[in-house]
Amino acid sequence: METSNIASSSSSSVAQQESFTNIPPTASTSTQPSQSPQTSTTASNEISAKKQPVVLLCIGMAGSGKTTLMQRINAHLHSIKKPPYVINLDPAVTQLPFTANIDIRDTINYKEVMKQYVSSWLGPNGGILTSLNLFTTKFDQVLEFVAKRAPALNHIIVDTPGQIEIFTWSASGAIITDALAATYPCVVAYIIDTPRTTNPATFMSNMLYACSILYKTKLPFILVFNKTDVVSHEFAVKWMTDFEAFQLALQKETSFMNSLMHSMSLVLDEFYQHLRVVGVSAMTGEGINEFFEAIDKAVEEYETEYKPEIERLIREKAERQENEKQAQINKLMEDMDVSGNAVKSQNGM
Ligand SMILES: Nc1nc2c(ncn2[C@@H]2O[C@H](COP(=O)(O)OP(=O)(O)OP(=O)(O)O)[C@@H](O)[C@H]2O)c(=O)[nH]1
Repeated sequence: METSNIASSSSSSVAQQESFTNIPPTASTSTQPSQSPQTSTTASNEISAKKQPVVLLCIGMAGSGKTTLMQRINAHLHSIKKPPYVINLDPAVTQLPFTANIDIRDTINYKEVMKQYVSSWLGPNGGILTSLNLFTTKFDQVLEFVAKRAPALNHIIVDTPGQIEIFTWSASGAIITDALAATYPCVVAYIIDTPRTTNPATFMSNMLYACSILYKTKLPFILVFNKTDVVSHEFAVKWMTDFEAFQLALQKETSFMNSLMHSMSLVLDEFYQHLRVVGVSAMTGEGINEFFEAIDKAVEEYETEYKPEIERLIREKAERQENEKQAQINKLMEDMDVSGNAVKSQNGM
């Protein structure tokens, strides 16, 4: 496996790249990570009381503008002298317009992974997923790098693979998300290609997807309508706040799916209550201040609502592990006792 140091030539700002143990594609017999990195250390099992940087997970369909928005966020934070820590988790991206502190491509060559796992018949998506799985096996190292830098940081921004399901529906995605959220306030920015969402059916499909990610990640969520320089996101805000307006738009559709869409829109009405919505143009920078205001509010929400729940889950998990450990010790003691008695009786004692 190659260890390439792919630094972007067009970077507007230079971040210090971390280098860590190479991960060969044959690093593990199973490429499916099974345990969250934070479960192996007790230190990160508690969410630190001191102020931590915000982790912003940029998730969205291919082409929605994740990378361009990352570049915009990066440039904005540099301009206010608060450079972020940048993590790229997309092994297949060909060019990044910014330099990442941690770049999955520095340790994993996904084309090489596809070749080496040829017996598994990996296609491009299988290659990306396997690359992410391999990277996740070393995510504890990433956490260590981040922890060292954390005191001087305000934001950690994370770009995810274009094939959205590879991050949102994989064990690796869940492990990475949980590991970060266990230590830092974590916010999901779900990026939507606004011009491609003006059709009510497409809009609703996108909202249903967002809904599934919200319930999967259980993290504060911002709906980011991108590309507002092409189409304003006002229609979306209207549809989300005015049920009748969306119903009216749906009526114009003459699909046999209308009644299903009508029922689904009722469900989504509840989901909209849990969201923050912003319109941005990653291209022009329009709406970027509102975006950062939404992040601040999402962090407050994380502190008051999400953090106690995450801490409760961590405590429960620790208790469960402790109970299991105790049960194993008890079982061992019993076995030793039984064999001890057995040995004694054999010796006529
Ligand atoms: N007009 C306009 N175009 C944009 C904007 N943001 C991104 N784009 C364009 O949309 C296309 C996709 O942008 P990317 O940033 O590569 O999108 P992505 O979500 O990272 O794409 P994947 O890596 O394939 O998932 C590019 O041609 C961008 O120039 C925007 O705010 N306005």
